[in-house]
Amino acid sequence: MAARVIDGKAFAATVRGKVAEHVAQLKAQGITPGLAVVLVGADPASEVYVRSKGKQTVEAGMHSVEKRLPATASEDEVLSIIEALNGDPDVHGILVQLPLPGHLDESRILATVDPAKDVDGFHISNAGLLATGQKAMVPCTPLGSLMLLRDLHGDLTGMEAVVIGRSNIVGKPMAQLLLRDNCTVTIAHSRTRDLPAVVRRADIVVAAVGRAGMVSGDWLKPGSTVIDVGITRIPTESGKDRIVGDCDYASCAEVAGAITPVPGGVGPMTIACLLANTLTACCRANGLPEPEGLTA
Ligand SMILES: Nc1nc(=O)c2c([nH]1)NC[C@@H]1CN(c3ccc(C(=O)N[C@@H](CCC(=O)O)C(=O)O)cc3)C=[N+]21
Repeated sequence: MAARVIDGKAFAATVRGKVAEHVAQLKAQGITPGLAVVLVGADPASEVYVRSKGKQTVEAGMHSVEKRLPATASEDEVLSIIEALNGDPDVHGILVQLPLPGHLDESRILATVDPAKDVDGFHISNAGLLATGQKAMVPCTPLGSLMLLRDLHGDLTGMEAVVIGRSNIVGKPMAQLLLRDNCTVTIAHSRTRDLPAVVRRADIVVAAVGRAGMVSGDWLKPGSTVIDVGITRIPTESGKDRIVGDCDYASCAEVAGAITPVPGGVGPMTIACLLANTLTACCRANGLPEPEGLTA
């Protein structure tokens, strides 16, 4: 039987609608949530994301700030921009677009973002808060993936989840969130022995390795739910890139019970959750109750 296709694009639009409603209420009280995006260099893919982030921020009624620096910017220049944003009361969320040019120390830069404004959830104090079950800013891609899973399954208690990939921005926080929702969690990675056998145990598979089409349908337990976080750009003859996920969609969709497509799955949820996190940060900064259903 063919898998149900999880419509992340539609779900993301619903999330953005909820965010916009909350923002309208805040604005009636004289509070406008603000998001600042820092972009160093001119990576074409980053340009695309930053543009759509800015557009969706404004559409949600929020204040949008873009700070662009040349690829040659020094670490001190980047740090002083972040420090200025930390001190700006109109900015509730700060995102430093990754990847950064190689000469910059990514961990030092991410550590400079005020944890309360860290809407990416990349600061070590947010990672630590999440890992210890406390109130954190949660990375957007895992948060969006969790929202899709909760929408599909309701309670995730007792489910076997296999996260493929151990990055700090997706794999590890995803595993923490699934654990918090009472899944039995395995983190698999490039050194995992017999990966297909590990994946075959899973009720939930989250593929976040960045290897196009790696997960094939015969790795899956029939009826399982597949969340495909991968985005690999493949050049086509027309000159326009095509994006593909970490799962071989055709074969996975024959075996899975539900699957996120690429594009139109996790990607749009990532940006929707960035807006949700900015709203959450703004509510916390103003001592207001947090928006329901938009946090982990
Ligand atoms: N500090 C930081 N935070 C990020 O969250 C961050 C980042 N850096 N660097 C780059 C990655 C990538 N990323 C995506 C966001 C949306 C889509 C998205 O909306 N994708 C659409 C299609 C886009 C297309 O067609 O190119 C989709 O999957 O349907 C994809 C990828 C956020 N990132």
